[in-house]
Amino acid sequence: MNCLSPSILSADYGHLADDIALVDEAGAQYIHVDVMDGTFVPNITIGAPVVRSIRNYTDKILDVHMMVEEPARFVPDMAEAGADIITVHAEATRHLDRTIAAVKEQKVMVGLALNPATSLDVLEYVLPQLDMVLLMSVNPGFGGQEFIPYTIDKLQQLRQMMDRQGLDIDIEVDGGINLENVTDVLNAGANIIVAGSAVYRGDAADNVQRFLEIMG
Ligand SMILES: O=C(CO)[C@@H](O)[C@H](O)COP(=O)(O)O
Ligand SMILES: [Fe+2]
Repeated sequence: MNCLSPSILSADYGHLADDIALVDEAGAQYIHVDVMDGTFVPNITIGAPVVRSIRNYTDKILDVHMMVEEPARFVPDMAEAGADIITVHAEATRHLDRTIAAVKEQKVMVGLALNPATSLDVLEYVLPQLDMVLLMSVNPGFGGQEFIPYTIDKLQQLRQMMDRQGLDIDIEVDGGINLENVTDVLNAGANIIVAGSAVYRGDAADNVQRFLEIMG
């Protein structure tokens, strides 16, 4: 199933509950929360206290993207705050297997994110343990950047890798996705689409409906 995960990075943090309600009521299945620590990425956003508050305003899947060094330190807190999926970056941890285990121990879904230039090779041994792979289609840290075109090849290669292993794991793509390029991203093998500026720039409810129409 194709799902839309609007990124609240592009929402108005001063009116977060309202901005989440807009996309929730318009039919988005997930809410994407970008957690940034100012070290792994050159930007700082929010952490577990805000996730805990958001949890009171939506029943949608809280899709937490941890752009944080050694994310295992924050996993229990984030799970307790109400995250449904916790996605960690392969580049941010020295002990990837241990970090994945730390997420699974919390009985939440586990995602593994790869930066644009990170090889799919890192997935070889851990793929069967994952609920989702997130391919970054921009360098993480900011909303509103241009989609990196080589992500399309990478997506196709990831789908082939899953087929070879007999796996059907969710593939999320994050960064620079809009109403014009979303079809290419879906055709290449993604089924969860993150969109921040393309949702919150203008009429968010209308933008969600347009995405959902295209995504089928
Ligand atoms: O993780 C990130 C950025 O690091 C994203 O989730 C952005 O929030 C996506 O924003 P757009 O590229 O869709 O504007
Ligand atoms: Fe993200």
